[in-house]
Amino acid sequence: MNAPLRLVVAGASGRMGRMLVEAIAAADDLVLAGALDRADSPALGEDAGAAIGRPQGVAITADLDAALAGADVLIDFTRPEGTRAHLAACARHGVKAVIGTTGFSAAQKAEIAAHAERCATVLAPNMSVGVNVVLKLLDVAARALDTGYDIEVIEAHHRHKVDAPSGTALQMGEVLAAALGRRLADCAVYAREGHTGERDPSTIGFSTIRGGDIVGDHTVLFAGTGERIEISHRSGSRAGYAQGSLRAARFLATVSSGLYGMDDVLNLR
Ligand SMILES: NC(=O)C1=CN([C@@H]2O[C@H](COP(=O)(O)OP(=O)(O)OC[C@H]3O[C@@H](n4cnc5c(N)ncnc54)[C@H](OP(=O)(O)O)[C@@H]3O)[C@@H](O)[C@H]2O)C=CC1
Ligand SMILES: O=C(O)C1=N[C@H](C(=O)O)C[C@H](O)C1
Repeated sequence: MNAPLRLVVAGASGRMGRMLVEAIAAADDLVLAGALDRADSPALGEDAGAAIGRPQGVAITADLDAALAGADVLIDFTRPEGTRAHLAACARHGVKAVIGTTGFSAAQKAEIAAHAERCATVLAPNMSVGVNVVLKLLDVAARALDTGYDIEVIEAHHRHKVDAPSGTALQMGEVLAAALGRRLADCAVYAREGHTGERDPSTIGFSTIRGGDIVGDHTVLFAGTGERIEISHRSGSRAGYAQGSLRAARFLATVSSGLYGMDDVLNLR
């Protein structure tokens, strides 16, 4: 049997971090080698499993070099500025990375791509199998409904989410625009207010809802004349994101460099 993959979770006390610590503890082929949080986090020094009632013998730290020494893969669910610092440390230690964080600028995405040329990285705004299958369905639907259908992406998330539209909604927009031979930057409409004029049929609209504890809902509406098609995904828990992240970490064990998406991990290309 191979030695277990040594994983470090960044953002260990966050919503996704806690879910990942739990999922790693339940997997025979993985071990939690480190748990990172911000230098001012009240969770520093606590056992990474304390919040889920399953101590792991790994204390949460802000010391990137200590946490990453000897690790195989970092799993990052933090904020873009945190991810940048974590990747710099990954480069020093030759540690591969699974990045679930969203809200990157185009320049930050380019930095991640450059990093991945040396150190294999999976970057995906949504790790769930279901959403990644939906992305394939959207490609098929957009090609078939390329005229006469107005396309709107509607997403809903919990009140704590800080970026909008969600990374998933933006990736859906990219898939739809590519299928239609458009550039999302040229055709996206992110807000409407006041006298907007009639809808331009070449646009892709986005609507964002924030409230309560909604884990993550995404719907793409193709509105035609006399009919509407809706393709929806709803997450009822964060477990699917965690399991997808672990699949991405196992995938990284098979490659040495390059930037990958969940379509590579799930063999959906
Ligand atoms: N790809 C996917 O499948 C999914 C992606 N996400 C994305 O993952 C990210 C995290 O989501 P979620 O777990 O809900 O968020 P939380 O706010 O619950 O957790 C974020 C964690 O990262 C820490 N953190 C924040 N800023 C930094 C920083 N600059 N450096 C280091 N650590 C930092 C936080 O610490 P503190 O609390 O002290 O600020 C916290 O521990 C978001 O971008 C979200 O959109 C979420 C779910 C699924
Ligand atoms: O912040 C979240 O919670 C989520 N973020 C990701 C996104 O921005 O798409 C994935 C999922 O929808 C949950």
